[in-house]
Amino acid sequence: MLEEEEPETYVPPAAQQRSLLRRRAASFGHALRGVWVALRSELHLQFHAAATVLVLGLGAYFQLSPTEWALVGLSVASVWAAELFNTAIETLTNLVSPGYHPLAGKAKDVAAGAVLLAALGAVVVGGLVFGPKVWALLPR
Ligand SMILES: Nc1ncnc2c1ncn2[C@@H]1O[C@H](COP(=O)(O)OP(=O)(O)OP(=O)(O)O)[C@@H](O)[C@H]1O
Repeated sequence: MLEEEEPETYVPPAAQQRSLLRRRAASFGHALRGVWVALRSELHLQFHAAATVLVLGLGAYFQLSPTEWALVGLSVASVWAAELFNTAIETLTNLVSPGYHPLAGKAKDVAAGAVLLAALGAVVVGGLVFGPKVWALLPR
């Protein structure tokens, strides 16, 4: 015999919207906590944080154009994103494979490779954007 379906409780659209917003706010909080936890435990990220402050300060000093800011911002964000993914993959790998395993090593090496490529891209962008400006300041 078919079970009778329970009638759905009516939730006013405004209340639905509120709970949706609350869930989004909670997800945002979890994401920020992820960045903070990684920042506290990972020396690489602390280095990136210092480098980010330096780059933003240099950008303000040299009054970068909007396009230059966009390039620098994307580069900085891509290094942070790669480093956070790397940390997540390292953490998961340590969880599922605390002992030695070639696949665990491969996962970590590939994740580290992503960070390396993002960092190389950022160095190229940094050199192209800031290089000529710093060069022009050097005494001749
Ligand atoms: N469980 C494992 N099995 C096999 N090889 C591993 C394993 N763990 C680490 N390795 C190898 O050692 C390298 C360094 O791993 P490790 O976990 O120390 O990361 P790391 O790059 O030093 O990062 P961090 O400095 O953030 O800890 C890996 O890239 C991988 O080649």
